[in-house]
Formats: sequence, C-alpha cells, structure tokens
Amino acid sequence: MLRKIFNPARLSRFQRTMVTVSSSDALVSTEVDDKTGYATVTLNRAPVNSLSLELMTEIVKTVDELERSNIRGMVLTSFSNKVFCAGLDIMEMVNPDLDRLRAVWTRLQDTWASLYGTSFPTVALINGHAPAGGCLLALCCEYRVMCNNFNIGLNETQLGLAVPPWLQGTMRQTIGTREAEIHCIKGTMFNSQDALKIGLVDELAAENGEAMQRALHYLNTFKQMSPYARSATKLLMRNKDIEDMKRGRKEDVERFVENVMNSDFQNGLTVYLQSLKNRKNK
Ligand SMILES: CCCCCCCCCCCC/C=C/CC(=O)SCCNC(=O)CCNC(=O)[C@H](O)C(C)(C)COP(=O)(O)OP(=O)(O)OC[C@H]1O[C@@H](n2cnc3c(N)ncnc32)[C@H](O)[C@@H]1OP(=O)(O)O
Repeated sequence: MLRKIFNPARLSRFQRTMVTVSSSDALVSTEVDDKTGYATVTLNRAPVNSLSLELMTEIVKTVDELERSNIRGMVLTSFSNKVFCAGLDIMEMVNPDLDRLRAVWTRLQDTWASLYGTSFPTVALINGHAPAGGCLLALCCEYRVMCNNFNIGLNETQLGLAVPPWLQGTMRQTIGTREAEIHCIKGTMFNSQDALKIGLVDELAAENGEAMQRALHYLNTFKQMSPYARSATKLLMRNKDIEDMKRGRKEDVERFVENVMNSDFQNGLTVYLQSLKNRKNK
C-alpha cells in the first residue's frame, strides 16, 4: 500500500499534462501533471457540488485509482469559484428511500476514509464555501488553502443533524479538543480569516491562482523526502481512526437513518430548503 517510485506510465486512465480527461458531464475530473506527478481533482457537480450518492461514489473511485496510479500528490478543488462543496445533498434526505439513505451514509463514510487515508499528500484548495460535508472533505486533506471571503465549518447541529464521532475526531485533530467541542456543538461557520486564526485552514489566498501556487508549494516540500517514510508516518497516525470508524459503521448508519427519519428533522428540512430558496430570491 505504501508509495513506490513515481512511474508516469501507470497514469494511463488519467489525462497527463493538464488537459481534462473526463467528459464535460463527469462529476469528478482529474488531471495529472506528468512532470511533477501531482493530480488536480476537480469536483464538478453543478450548481454547488452537493454530495449525492453518485458524486461520492466518483470521489472514492478516483482516490482509489490515484492510489494505484502512483501519483506524488493531489489537490482537491471545485469547478466553481463560489462553492467548494455545499455538503451532503439535502435532497438525499428529503423523504428518502431507506436503502438509498443507508447507501448515502455508507458512501460518506467511505469518502471520508479514502480521502483521509491516502498514502500520497493531499491539499484542499477551498475556492468557495465549505459547509458541513464540504468542510469534511477539506478536513480529510493534510493541508488546506482557502480563498478569501468564503465560509467553512461543521454546521450540522444548526440543521438538526448530529456530527458523527469520526468527523468530530478529524475536527479535534485539526483545531484541538476544546475548540472542536465548542464549534461542533454550536455548528459554527467561520469566515476565511477566522478559519485561519483557529487553524481550520492553513493558509489564505487572494484568488485561485495564488491558492494553487500555495498548494503546490506544500506538495513540493516532500520532493526530496522518502515517500515510504512520509506515507508510513501519515498512515500510522491516521489508520486507527479509520479502523475505529469501520468498527462502528453499522451503528453510525442506523443513527443517521434514525436522525433523518425523525419527523421534526423532516419538517425542519422543508423549512431549511425554503429558506435557501428565499435567500436566493431576495
Ligand atoms: C454521537 C454521534 C451521533 C451521530 C448521528 C449521525 C447523524 C447524522 C449526522 C450528519 C452529519 C454530517 C453530515 C453532513 C450533513 C450535511 O452536509 S447537510 C448539508 C449542509 N449544507 C448546507 O447547509 C449548505 C446549504 N447551502 C448554502 O448555504 C448555500 O447554497 C451555499 C453557501 C453553499 C451557496 O450559496 P449560493 O452560491 O448563493 O447558491 P444557492 O443559490 O444557495 O444554491 C444554489 C442551488 O443549490 C441548492 N443547494 C444548496 N446547497 C445544497 C445542498 N447541500 N444540497 C442540495 N441542494 C443544495 C440550493 O437550494 C439552490 O437550488 P435552487 O437553484 O434554488 O433549486
């Protein structure tokens, strides 16, 4: 599982040298620069990259294939310069089919596990808002560069959802136990500056180009380092969290289903959706 010597010949499925490989309707597009071995993975589900079952399936598949392709690093970003990812697709939770709802939560667990557990270095280039599941994607990466004037945070409790233990753990690891407890419970959304102050993101950038330079700078810090030592250290730090999540995953799915099927939650969701539409029409 650990990284071997970079071999561009193993990148066949992915486009190399910065030309998009995927068709225009692909939910995730991947470009690999064969000089550096860095992949740029772009979420491409208009309008707001909300995490449907299909988008999460594509993310997991992409990360698995990159793991096999022997890349040297990955930048995760959005097609939109306004929204990085709007979190779980709310429509997946409105009067859902139970089997699909279980599959949605299972796939969110998989998404977290595969992104959190990559052997190669990962940077989230947060070029837009990142509430809830959007913040989750960013937290899974090793390093976060955020453009100015957006919001990020785990606002689940504001929506009537509990933050699952594995996601709480990633937040704790990033901003510390005390702050994670306060802000998971409150469902705080941070603007870019406050996110930097609290350590939720590592750097700010004025715009996309600068953010990409900073992301690549982070990846370049590993150029001279043994990939084996790097990834072994990362995985030794993270594997226990993934194993813990996997041990409790069935109960976690059932808690989510119970949470979503609660009539108060369903009523709240209808009001919330309407509020999003009203905000838009103002
Ligand atoms: C002990 C432990 C117990 C554990 C128990 C388990 C319980 C479960 C826990 C679950 C926790 C973790 C899970 C995460 C849940 C989520 O991720 S829920 C989703 C949260 N997301 C949001 O609240 C974001 C809502 N959206 C916005 O705030 C804004 O849309 C935006 C800031 C992202 C973007 O704003 P703007 O650019 O102005 O676009 P809009 O006009 O608002 O939106 C365009 C369009 O998209 C629709 N939309 C927005 N977000 C979503 C979404 N998340 N899902 C689906 N659709 C979305 C929006 O309604 C607009 O649609 P129309 O054009 O009006 O049709």
